[in-house]
Amino acid sequence: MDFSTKPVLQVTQATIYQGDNPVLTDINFAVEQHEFVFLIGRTGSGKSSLLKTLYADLPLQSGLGEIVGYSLTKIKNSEIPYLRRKIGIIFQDFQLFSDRTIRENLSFVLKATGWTDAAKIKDRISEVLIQVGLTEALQKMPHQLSGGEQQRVVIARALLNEPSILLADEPTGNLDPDVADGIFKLFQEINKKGTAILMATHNHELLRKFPYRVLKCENGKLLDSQLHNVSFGSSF
Ligand SMILES: Nc1ncnc2c1ncn2[C@@H]1O[C@H](COP(=O)(O)OP(=O)(O)OP(=O)(O)O)[C@@H](O)[C@H]1O
Repeated sequence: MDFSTKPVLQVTQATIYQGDNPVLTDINFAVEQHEFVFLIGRTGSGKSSLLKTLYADLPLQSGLGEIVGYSLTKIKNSEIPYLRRKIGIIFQDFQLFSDRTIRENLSFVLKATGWTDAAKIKDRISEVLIQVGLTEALQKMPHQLSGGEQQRVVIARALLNEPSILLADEPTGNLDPDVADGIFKLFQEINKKGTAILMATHNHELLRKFPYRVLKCENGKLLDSQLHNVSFGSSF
């Protein structure tokens, strides 16, 4: 993990596009290694488009962006898998392989990202399952786990390669409030250990309870609670 003082993510005068359509224009922000940042905005305001640009699923066509040491304007297609090893990506839909055990789901990712030593693979899988509190899940199939447990496996999978930042798109969206609370606490623990977190959410409760920095997509701009008075009333 990188504990240097350089921001883990820096975006300068960037415009985020979906095809030819600008979704967010002239956005500027940086995220430091220790930070936990909420990303909010009404449906269709550009949260997912911004996150997709940050993990190079959408090209950065205008402005500058640097994340975990990679330039989003200069990155080559062949480098994108390496970028994604240093970023943990978590979506609302769990996207585990339904026909493989939890161990197989996790070892698949490690092998696909260059791990070859069977003992090290076994150890790393144990470590991440301990971290998310799911040691007993190793041999289970995804359908044998609850929604909250499956989301914990997804978080474990995102942690496998010790990312510098987690990008999470509505990670608690499909979960009961109690279960969502547990998942949120897990994100806080991960953050306390030194991983930056940028989390898109519609969850008002979280925003009220936890006074983390907020980035808000609004009218094609990105407002930053460090610089602006950002409202998160009932209509975001
Ligand atoms: N694959 C796509 N192709 C073209 N336009 C898209 C695509 N995905 C999203 N858009 C458009 O880009 C804009 C921003 O959408 P985006 O999904 O980033 O919003 P969001 O804030 O994440 O919304 P939500 O809260 O509903 O997830 C919307 O106008 C949307 O219609």
